[in-house]
Amino acid sequence: MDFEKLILGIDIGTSSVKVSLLDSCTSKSIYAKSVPTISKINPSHQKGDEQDVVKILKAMKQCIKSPGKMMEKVKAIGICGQMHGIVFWDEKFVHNFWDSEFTSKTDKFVSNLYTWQDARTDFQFLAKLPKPHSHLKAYSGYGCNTIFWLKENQPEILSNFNQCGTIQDLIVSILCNQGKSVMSTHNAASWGYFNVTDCSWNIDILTEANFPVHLLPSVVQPGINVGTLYETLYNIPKGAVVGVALGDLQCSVIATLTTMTDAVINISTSAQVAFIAKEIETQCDGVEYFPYFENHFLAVAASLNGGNVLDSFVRSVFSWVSALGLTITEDELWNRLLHLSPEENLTPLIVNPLIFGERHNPTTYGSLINVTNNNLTLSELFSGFCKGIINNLLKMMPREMLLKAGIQRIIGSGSVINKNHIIKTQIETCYNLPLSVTMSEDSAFGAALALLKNNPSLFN
Ligand SMILES: Nc1ncnc2c1ncn2[C@@H]1O[C@H](COP(=O)(O)OP(=O)(O)O)[C@@H](O)[C@H]1O
Ligand SMILES: O=C(CO)[C@@H](O)[C@H](O)[C@H](O)[C@H](O)COP(=O)(O)O
Repeated sequence: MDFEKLILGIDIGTSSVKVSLLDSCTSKSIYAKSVPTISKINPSHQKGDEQDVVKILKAMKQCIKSPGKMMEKVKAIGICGQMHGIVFWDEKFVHNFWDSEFTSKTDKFVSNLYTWQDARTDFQFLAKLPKPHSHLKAYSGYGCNTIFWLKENQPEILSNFNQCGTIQDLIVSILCNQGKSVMSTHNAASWGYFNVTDCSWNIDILTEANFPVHLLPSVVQPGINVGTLYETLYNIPKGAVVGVALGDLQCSVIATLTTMTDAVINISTSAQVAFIAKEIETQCDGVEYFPYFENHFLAVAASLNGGNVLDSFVRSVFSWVSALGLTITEDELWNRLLHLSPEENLTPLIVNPLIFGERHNPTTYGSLINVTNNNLTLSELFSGFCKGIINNLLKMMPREMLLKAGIQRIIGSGSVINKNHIIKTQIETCYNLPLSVTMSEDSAFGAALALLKNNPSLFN
């Protein structure tokens, strides 16, 4: 089939990069690909969580290389990715991307990515920080808090670089060969100390606390285009329009939601349940209102415990198997766990899977309840972790809250729901609402769709 005008959507996830190609005539996805980043590195702090930026960029290159000649039809690029995290760079890093391949010299011009899972700003540290002037609190793993910590503990990171942003903001800068960082309200709100109502950083509060405000990116509304592709890249023509980077959460919702009476549960490395709200309601623990599109908000319960919990469980089993002198590949192990017999339905075993704590309750971790002499089986443990992830989401955003907001259906998105039947069934059981499951590259598709919706004239 011959396509006239395509939009490339890119999602920089915590575990993988995904791309989607959207046909602007039909608004349908015609191509999708996902490449694992394998970018986790030993953090400089024991509670830290850092990723190698060059590895993420290499995974992205691999993803956008794969469609080949089809990319010649790309007119615009929409980008989204993991929120809250922060990376620092020097403008030379952006220009170097176009001049040469990555070298050890390139590495000096970019920091690691301090991700949303970074917990170095613990309870005691956060207690010392000023209160933000915003309806949103600032938690551990949020960009501004990470800057506060670095200023006190590793000030050289702040003096070595002159720009910062989320990883998706860096990618926009690179594609446009534009040194200065520009950010959308989606990502600014995810850093803390940002007032969504007047679209500004809490400059006074931050200055008073000796925060390096000169580093803060300028902020624009989602849907604004920040530049064009600097050079032809893997068949994508030079001059393709590049939109400001968006949050992966908002993109997973725009990709899948068809009416205001739908809610979305997205589970990939993390897990969230969200619905669109016209205004900010009184907030309860665990539910926050993040900016969406067109002055709307997303009411969201974002859990730090999603697919990462299952990943940790699989890694533990993998290490037990190796310790016993046996061998199995990780893929085979996943496959076996997902196909274990479901006799565990009547088990009294309850798994509380909060191994990463929660933002609203950071010092409480996971536990097992009702362990008996015959229920510590692999099947019961694995399905217990799966079910526990959904039970936790239900606690954070109860069914009654969805019903009160007029929600009639749940859309399930993210690779974990797609692959995991135990999780699918548990969503249906817990929320007792119809569940419709979509493709897993939905955030990448959403980034492309948002660009199409905001720029109809580009595609006439
Ligand atoms: N072989 C596998 N089979 C099923 N699920 C897997 C497998 N490998 C990883 N996963 C799950 O997928 C999650 C990562 O999903 P992914 O869509 O790549 O994340 P992200 O969007 O955050 O980058 C992991 O945390 C893990 O729970
Ligand atoms: O933490 C929140 C919102 O507060 C998440 O919803 C947000 O989407 C973050 O980007 C995710 O935690 C990372 O996304 P993913 O890699 O798990 O897909």
